[in-house]
Amino acid sequence: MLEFDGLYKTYGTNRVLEGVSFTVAPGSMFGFCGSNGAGKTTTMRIAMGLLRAEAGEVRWQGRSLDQATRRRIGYMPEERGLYPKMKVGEQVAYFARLHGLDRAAATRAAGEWVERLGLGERRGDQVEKLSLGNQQRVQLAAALVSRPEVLILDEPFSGLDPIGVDSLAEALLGQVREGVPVVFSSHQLDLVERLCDSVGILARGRMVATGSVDDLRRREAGRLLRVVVPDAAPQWAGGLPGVRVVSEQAGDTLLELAAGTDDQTVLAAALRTGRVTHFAWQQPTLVELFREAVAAPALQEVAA
Ligand SMILES: Nc1ncnc2c1ncn2[C@@H]1O[C@H](COP(=O)(O)OP(=O)(O)OP(=O)(O)O)[C@@H](O)[C@H]1O
Repeated sequence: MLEFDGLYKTYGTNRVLEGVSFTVAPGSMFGFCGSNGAGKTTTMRIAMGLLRAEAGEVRWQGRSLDQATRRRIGYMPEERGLYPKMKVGEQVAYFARLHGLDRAAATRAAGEWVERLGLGERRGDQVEKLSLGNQQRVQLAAALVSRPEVLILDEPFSGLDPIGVDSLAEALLGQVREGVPVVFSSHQLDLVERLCDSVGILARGRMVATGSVDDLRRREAGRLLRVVVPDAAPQWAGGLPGVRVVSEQAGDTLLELAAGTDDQTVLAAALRTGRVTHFAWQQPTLVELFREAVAAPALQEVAA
């Protein structure tokens, strides 16, 4: 297990992390979400020993991370750390050597990852000549080339075109299949929803929601009801007790029901206003869950 356990971090008077805890199982992908400035980069930097937490620790296989263990972690920093004048192949091989591979193994592994990430034709080009998205791929190759035991990636998908997203996703899923725990931060919640076994949402210095997307959905299940009554009178649901109108457009209404509100009462009211063509619970998207979790003051923990 990769365990982030009770991390606290303050910058001056700004309390950024107030007991951040989550775990990532081997062979699983964890999507680390949170608003701008929530503290995701800070958390990852603490894991990599680039920042010191005031309290808490990060463990891999039960042991607190030290510099030797960190050499076995593939890390993609937010600020990207490439040498602009180096050639792509050399750059990736350089990172492999930093992680302890000998020259021949480093060259071989670099060639393989450059190819797998679609950079084969750019192998001999200087890094600075590459587009931002391609530099991102080089950075990822640098994180993967030493066959890391753990991957910690800070916004690896930002700036990639759809082909780049697919090749990165495929590479990460390949790592997961080999048993590597992968943590990545992202604002692209559709990707997180598609790729991750579990997600964590960071807000107000804590993880306000953790679990699989399905777990999080189940928490919210039975709350959002979509009712379509094409000829409905405007605001037909407005006065119903325990019902909040989330949106209403041309007879297509999204309602949030308070706990204990009977959906059949809502159905009866809908039938009174016209012919009901759709009446179903709505599955919240990760974006909706995110909005809810970031807005809600209460701590919402779901077992992973
Ligand atoms: N070196 C620093 N000195 C002072 N404050 C900092 C420093 N680094 C980060 N912060 C503050 O810590 C908070 C968390 O920043 P962090 O970069 O960890 O957030 P993030 O979740 O990664 O954000 P984003 O999604 O925008 O990348 C922010 O309020 C930021 O301004």
